[in-house]
Amino acid sequence: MKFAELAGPVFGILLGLLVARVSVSNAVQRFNPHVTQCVLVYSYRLLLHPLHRYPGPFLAKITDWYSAYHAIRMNLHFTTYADHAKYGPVIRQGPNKLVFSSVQAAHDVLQNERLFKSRAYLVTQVNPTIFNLFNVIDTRLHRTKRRIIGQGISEKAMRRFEPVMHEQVQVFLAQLARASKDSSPLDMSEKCSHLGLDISGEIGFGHGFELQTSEKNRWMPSGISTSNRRLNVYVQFPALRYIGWEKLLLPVILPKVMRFHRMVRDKIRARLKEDTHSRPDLLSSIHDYKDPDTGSSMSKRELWSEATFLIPAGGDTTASLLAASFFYLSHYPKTYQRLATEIRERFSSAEEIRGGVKLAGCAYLHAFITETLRISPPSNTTLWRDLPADAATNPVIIDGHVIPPGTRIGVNLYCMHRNPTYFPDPRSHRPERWIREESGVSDEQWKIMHDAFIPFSLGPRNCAGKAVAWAEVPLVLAKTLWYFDFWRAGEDGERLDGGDVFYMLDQLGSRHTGPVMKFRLRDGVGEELVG
Ligand code: HEM
Repeated sequence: MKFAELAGPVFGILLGLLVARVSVSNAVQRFNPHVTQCVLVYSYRLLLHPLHRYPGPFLAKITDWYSAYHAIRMNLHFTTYADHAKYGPVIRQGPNKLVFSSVQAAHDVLQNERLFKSRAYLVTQVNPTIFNLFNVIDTRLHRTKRRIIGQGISEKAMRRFEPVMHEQVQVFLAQLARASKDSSPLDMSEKCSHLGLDISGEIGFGHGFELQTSEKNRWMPSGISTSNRRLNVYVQFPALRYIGWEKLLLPVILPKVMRFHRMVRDKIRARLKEDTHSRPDLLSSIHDYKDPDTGSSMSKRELWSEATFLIPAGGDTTASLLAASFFYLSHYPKTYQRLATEIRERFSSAEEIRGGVKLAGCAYLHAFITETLRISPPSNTTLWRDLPADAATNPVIIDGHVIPPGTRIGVNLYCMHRNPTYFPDPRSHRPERWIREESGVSDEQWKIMHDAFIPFSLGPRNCAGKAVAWAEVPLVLAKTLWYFDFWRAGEDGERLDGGDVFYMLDQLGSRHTGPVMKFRLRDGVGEELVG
C-alpha cells in the first residue's frame, strides 16, 4: 500500500484517538460512549470496511455528510466530476457508496435486471404506504405502474394530446410576440418553466396551472425547486430524513411544499368531478386501464402520489432543456443560423410545424437537441441502485469490480456526458458531432459516444416521459425559430461555469436562471400572435 493511501486512514485514527483523549481528559463521562462509538465506526470505515481500498475524499469515506453537504450547496455534480478527475473512474462517495464513470459501468448498473432502484429514493415518498413510479422499489409493482402510467405519456398518447400542447405553445409564442413589440427582455428559464409546468398540468389532469397567463400560481416553480433541493439532500443521506431535524426548518421549507401538495390534490378533485373522457389527459388514459397480469387499476391516493412526481418531473426537465437550448442558440451564432435556415426552408408556414415525419426529419434540430441534452442534461444527478439480497453468494460485477453486499452504486449523468474519452472537447457545444458525416470520428468512437449518451437513463428504470420531451422541445424550438429572430440581451448577471456552458445547479433536476433574451417577430409573420 502506498503512503498516500495510508495517509487518510492514519489521519482518521489519529483524529479519533485525539478526540477520545480530549474527551477522557475532560472527564465528561456521559459523552464517552458516543465519542468512542464514533471513533470505532470511523476507524472501521477507513481501515476494515469492504470498500476501504476504493479511492475517494477522506470525509466521504467516513460519513454521508460529504455528499449531503454538496447537495445542500447544489454542486454535487461538479464535486463528483472533480473527484473522478482526481481519484479515477470509480470513487467512494460515502461509507457504503461507489460512483462509477465508464460506459461499461453505466450499462452494468442501469441495465442490470438484478439491481434495484435504490431505497434512498424512498425519501421522496409523500405517504409511507404509497409508492409512485419514480420511487417504487418492488420490481413487479414497478412493472404494473409503468404499464399504467405509460398509457398516458407514451408516443401514442402524445398524438392525442398534441392539440392541447399546441395551445400552450401558442400562448408562449404570443408572449414572446408581445415582448418583441416593446423590446422587453425575457428570462428564458422563467418563461420555459411556466410553459413546461402548464403543459405538465394539462398532461396530468387536463388543466394547466395558468402560470403563463396569470401571476396567481407563480410561487410554484420556487416551491418545486425547494422541494427538489430538500429531497436531493435526503437521497444522499437518507438518515437525515428520519431524525426530525427538519422541524427546525419547518417554517421555511414546508409551507411551500405543502402548498404544492394541496394544489395538486385540489386539481385532482376538480378533475374527478368532470367526465373522465372529456380531456385527453393522463387521467382519461389510465382510468379504464386494468393491468393484464394483476387486474388492478390505480387508486385515487396513488394517482395523487404519481401527480406530485410527474408534474415537476415533466415540467421542470423539459423547461431546463428549453432554457439550455436558448442559451446555446444565443451563444453560437453559426448554430443559430444553421438551425434557423433548416426550419425556415423546410416549413412554409407556422401551422405546418407539428409532430410527425417532417419535424422529425429536421436532422440539425435533432442533433442540436441531442447535443444540448449531452452538455447540459436536465437531470445531472447520480442515479443510485442497490444490490440484490443474494449479492454475497452470487456476486454483482460492475466494470470488472466485484461489488461487496450492502454497497450502493451509482452513475453520474453529468460526469458521463463530460468525459473526454467519450466526447472529445466535451465543453464545446457542437451539434455536428451527432451527424455521422460531419462528426469526424471513427466508427468505434461513434458507437461509444452513443453508448455514453444517457440523459434519460437506461434499462428498466429509464425515463417514462421521453416521448413527451421529444414531442414538446422540437415543437417549441422550431416554432420560435420560425416566427422570431432572437439574441442575448446585454449584461444580465448570468453566471457561466467557465467557457460558454449553461450554468446549472444540481437538485435531482436542475436549478438555473437566464438566458435573458430579446425577440423580434420576423417580417411578414405572426399577425395571429399579436392580433
Ligand atoms: C428532457 C426531459 C427529461 C429528462 C432529461 C428526464 C430524465 C429522466 C431520468 C434520468 C430518469 C431516470 C431516473 C433514475 O434512473 O433514477 C427519469 C425517470 C422518469 N421520468 Fe423523466 N426526464 C425527462 C422528462 C420527463 C417527462 C416529460 C416526464 C413525464 C411527463 C418524465 C417522467 C419520468 C418518470 C415517470 C420517470 C420514472 C421512470 C421509472 O422509474 O420507471 N420525464 N427521467
